[in-house]
Amino acid sequence: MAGDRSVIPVILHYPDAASQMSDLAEIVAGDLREALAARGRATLAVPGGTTPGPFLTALSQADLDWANVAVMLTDERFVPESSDRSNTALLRATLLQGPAAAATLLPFYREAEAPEHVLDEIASGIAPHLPIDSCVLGMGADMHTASLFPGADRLAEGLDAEGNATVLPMRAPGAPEPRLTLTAPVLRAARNLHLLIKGPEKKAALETALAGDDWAEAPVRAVLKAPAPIQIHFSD
Ligand SMILES: O=C(O)[C@H](O)[C@@H](O)[C@H](O)[C@H](O)COP(=O)(O)O
Repeated sequence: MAGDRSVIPVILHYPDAASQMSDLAEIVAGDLREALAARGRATLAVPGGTTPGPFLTALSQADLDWANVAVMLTDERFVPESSDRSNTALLRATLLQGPAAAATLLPFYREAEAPEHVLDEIASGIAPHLPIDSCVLGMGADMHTASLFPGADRLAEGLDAEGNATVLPMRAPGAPEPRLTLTAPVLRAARNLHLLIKGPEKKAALETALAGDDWAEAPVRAVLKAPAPIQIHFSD
């Protein structure tokens, strides 16, 4: 996909992971305050995985009207909360603590045989809270973001800029279990977009992603040139 080359991402390089995580928490809290001031409510989307824990913990302490904030994941592994791979469990242990415990968590998992069986329920829970006011994304070294993986079975649908789906099931060679993911149009419509990455492998992946236009090869490209320019938060 080409056509939006003029949009320039903002790259913020932090001296260490501690300042990266705490500064991002302040920036995201600012996004949410702005939304609360403008509309009385705010929607936050955050990633799971191994990187965002300290950011989520820092954000949980922000002084804001959490009772009017809806929180969702950008994507979830299709596993129950008892699994150590559950992103929902990560959110409960990090973000949904202290002041932020007053926020409303929008479910991204329901017990069922397959994600297809609970898709409509999850999508209707999310719909009233779109667009997202502040969306933080992670990225894999394979240049996936959310669960938009290169080679995933429904990637074309997930990347379809004109598509109506907000959430889709996704199965991919790089993902050990089925996933549910927000789609590219939902991510791209976020009022504020952030990408949180650490380390040389992801730096190299980001450089590759920034150098090309094919979304299917590097799905993170769908958000690198979104209408609201993404902020990329990087530390070594
Ligand atoms: O559930 C997940 O795995 C994600 O939300 C995913 O998109 C993640 O952000 C990247 O895979 C980076 O993961 P790490 O932070 O573990 O490297």
